[in-house]
Amino acid sequence: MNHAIELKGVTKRFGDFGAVNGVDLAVPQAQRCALLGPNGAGKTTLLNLISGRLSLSDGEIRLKGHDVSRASARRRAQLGVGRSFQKTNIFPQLTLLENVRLGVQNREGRRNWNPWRAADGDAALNETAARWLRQVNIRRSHDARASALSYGEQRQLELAITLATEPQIVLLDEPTAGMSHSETAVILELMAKLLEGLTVVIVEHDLSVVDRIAHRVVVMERGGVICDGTPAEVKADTRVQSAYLKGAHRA
Ligand SMILES: Nc1ncnc2c1ncn2[C@@H]1O[C@H](COP(=O)(O)OP(=O)(O)OP(=O)(O)O)[C@@H](O)[C@H]1O
Repeated sequence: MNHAIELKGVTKRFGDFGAVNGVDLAVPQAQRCALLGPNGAGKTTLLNLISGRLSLSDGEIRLKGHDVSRASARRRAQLGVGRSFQKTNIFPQLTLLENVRLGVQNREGRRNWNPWRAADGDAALNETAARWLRQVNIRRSHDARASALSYGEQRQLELAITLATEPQIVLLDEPTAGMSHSETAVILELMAKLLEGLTVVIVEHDLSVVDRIAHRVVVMERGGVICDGTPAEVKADTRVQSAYLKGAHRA
């Protein structure tokens, strides 16, 4: 069986320092997998290796059965990888619609969009972008600048941009970081609905988010995997309790 994501001996060294050390991980299609672990465990580095933002020092990465170990981030996006970042990654000076259009255009580019249909394409592009804005429930004029949004709304916008690329594999880096309790509740409901059926790897410190979103939890420490199981199994694991849960905090 081809897994959506398959990592074998995945290793990233920065100089002499091993940030990720020989990680093996297979994520079946449509599974939502949370990466947990203390600061510096290697979670973001692992996401960057999967997306192609960082190159491997050693090991192999397959996406939907394709060996992408040395493939560019662009090639991986073509295979359906979409990602969001730890720090909000929107264009503050552009309108909400323009921001999401970038995601839609990215998807169209992958599908060999025909520039000769640009006029029609433009209206369709706007309609698709507007649909994604409605999906993430941002109750603002689509012509408002992104900079006018609250922090929570900016993260909703970022989710819309990511999902507008229609990814099959979604990599999310702390989507609720810095959010208030009520903002977290909003994005959580959205994610539970919009990530249905997609393969997801999500770095998340907040256990309530993990419980709501993840089928599976992989705990990392010092670049390696120390526990892998359902959220209940992982919470009951004594190694996880001493390595992580005692010191767990929001980044
Ligand atoms: N470009 C880099 N150059 C050198 N060291 C790096 C680089 N990127 C990450 N590291 C180091 O690799 C280790 C893992 O970092 P990473 O950001 O992946 O951890 P993390 O588990 O995501 O932590 P956090 O929860 O704080 O985001 C850290 O010690 C970090 O300082």
